[in-house]
Amino acid sequence: MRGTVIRVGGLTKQFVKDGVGILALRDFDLEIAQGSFVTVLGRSGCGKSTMLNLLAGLTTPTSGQVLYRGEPVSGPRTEMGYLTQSDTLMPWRDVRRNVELPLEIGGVPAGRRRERAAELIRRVGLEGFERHYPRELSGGMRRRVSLARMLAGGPETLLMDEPFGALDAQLRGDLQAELLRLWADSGQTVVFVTHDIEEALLLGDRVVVLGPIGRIVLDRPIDLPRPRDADELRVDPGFFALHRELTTALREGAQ
Ligand SMILES: Nc1ncnc2c1ncn2[C@@H]1O[C@H](COP(=O)(O)OP(=O)(O)OP(=O)(O)O)[C@@H](O)[C@H]1O
Repeated sequence: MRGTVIRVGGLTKQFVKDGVGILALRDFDLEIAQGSFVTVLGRSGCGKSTMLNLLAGLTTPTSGQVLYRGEPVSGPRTEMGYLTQSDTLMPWRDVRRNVELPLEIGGVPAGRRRERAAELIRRVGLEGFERHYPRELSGGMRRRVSLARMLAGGPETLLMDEPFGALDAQLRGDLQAELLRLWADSGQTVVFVTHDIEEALLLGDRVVVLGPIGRIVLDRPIDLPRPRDADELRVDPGFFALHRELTTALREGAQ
């Protein structure tokens, strides 16, 4: 049996804005098994990003705790890579040097760094843009640089917040396939937030559906065979049934 890598208990987060409390997450519990690919599905505003920020140690919970391999998370950890919704690329570094950043911090020698960055830049489809600065790229291209940069650090756990939401359908499909290829060989644990049912089913081996303030409406395995091909999946009766179940869960969860 696979061990638990992340354990969340009684997690609550309340923000205060102009003296008014905003409850973003209430009494949230979750366990993530090592090596699993968990997709978290929920409508806008239900607390998905807040939950990821708490897992990543970027926000402090109002109550409850996050354990990573049994240790309380009190700040960012190098074992966890986080692809946030907002752009965190360094504007003064070109694509290659942005991707190399985690390797530089890790003390990887220049030659090896360059090789690794070049491979990842190719994998995210940005070959030829190595010398471009973030301001010279489209929003979708910047997302892909951020993805490559996160992968460069080789974190054992990946937290991803709607990483492909802003991309066109073709590119999104290419990157989903690439992510699955990378994950399959890596043993990495992935927590992937999305509001797209099809994406949740294509990628995950477990889906957690959230309603308002992070209430878990459904938590079930996705027992579709791998490797998964998006075109084949769309005509699979198992996919159909799951799609319907998740649609219902999202609808009921919203009430
Ligand atoms: N820094 C903050 N200050 C005040 N309220 C916040 C803050 N961050 C989030 N919230 C509130 O918490 C709730 C949950 O927000 P969150 O960003 O976690 O949702 P989400 O499910 O990720 O949404 P989306 O899919 O649109 O990104 C919202 O009501 C939001 O307004």
